[in-house]
Amino acid sequence: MPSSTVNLSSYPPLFRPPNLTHQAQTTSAPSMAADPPDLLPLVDFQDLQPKQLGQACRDWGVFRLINHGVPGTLLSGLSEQAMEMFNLSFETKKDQFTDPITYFWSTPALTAQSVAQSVRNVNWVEGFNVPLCQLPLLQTQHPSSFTSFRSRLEEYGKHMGRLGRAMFEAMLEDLKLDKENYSSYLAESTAFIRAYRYPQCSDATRVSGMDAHTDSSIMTILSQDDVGGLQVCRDNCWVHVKPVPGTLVVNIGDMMQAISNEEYKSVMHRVKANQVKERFSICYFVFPGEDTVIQSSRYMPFTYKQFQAQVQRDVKATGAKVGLARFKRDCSF
Ligand SMILES: O=C(O)CCC(=O)C(=O)O
Ligand SMILES: [Fe+2]
Repeated sequence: MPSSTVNLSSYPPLFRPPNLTHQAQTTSAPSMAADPPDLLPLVDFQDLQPKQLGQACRDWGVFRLINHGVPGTLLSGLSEQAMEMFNLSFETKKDQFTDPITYFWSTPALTAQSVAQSVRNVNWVEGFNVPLCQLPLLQTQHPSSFTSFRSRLEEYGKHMGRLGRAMFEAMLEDLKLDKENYSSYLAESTAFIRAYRYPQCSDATRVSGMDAHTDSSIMTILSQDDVGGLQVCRDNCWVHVKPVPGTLVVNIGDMMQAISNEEYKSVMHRVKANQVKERFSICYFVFPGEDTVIQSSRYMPFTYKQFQAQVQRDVKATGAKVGLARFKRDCSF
């Protein structure tokens, strides 16, 4: 990847401190060979074994996926195009991407004003949110570079759907849950993609790229560049998820923790801000149908719609997601 100059007009104003080094280092990270490997479990998609997959979901709630069949050209093409979109001016992104593809920066749930008032809560990230089922309907009111971005996103979304479905079925098999009854828990129509840029940050020790959280999804499939910064929580320690070219990282979300009756772990994770490099990642999230009732012995029956509404209420009231704890049968709230 060539070295490039940061286009400051593409950064949200809050991310443009005067002391920011204008030369972003987007050259390759130092060789990974000298670094100790992380211990993230490895899952081979071409040899998907429900038991082994289940073990990774129980022990870690996250694993690295290899032999996934997503063409390398699609992965690199999509990330190059995402970089181009992020390089549009902040004003263009803000004004032209409203619905259904939305542009956001920092924490989507917070308004720009509340973000400005509490800089400590700022997530040093901007993103495009892409609901996959609405992609084909999209008119071309967007910049022309968007057209090929859109078609690559559609292709990528199909691959993610294929991977998500197959892994979900293998998880059901591992959990000994009936495929007929549970297959509707995964609703591909709910899936969305988020493309992220984590701008370089001159004060990377004071802010987060993304604060520690669990995902609300059934599962999340992540493609990250070579910069690094993603960390997952394991036995109360943060483990750095090393970027490994050509692989994907899959993590279990809250809905799968509930569906599995807490056998699988919705893993806590975060992204560190980086002082000298921008980082790009692309995340696919998939959920149960809004009105599908999730039944399990540890949680009260609930729908994803109810869960999401509760998350919104909690974030508004306290600034943080409470999540599944709200729906435990022995909930103390
Ligand atoms: O960018 C990443 O590596 C992770 C993003 C993430 O955790 C999220 O979108 O929920
Ligand atoms: Fe996440």
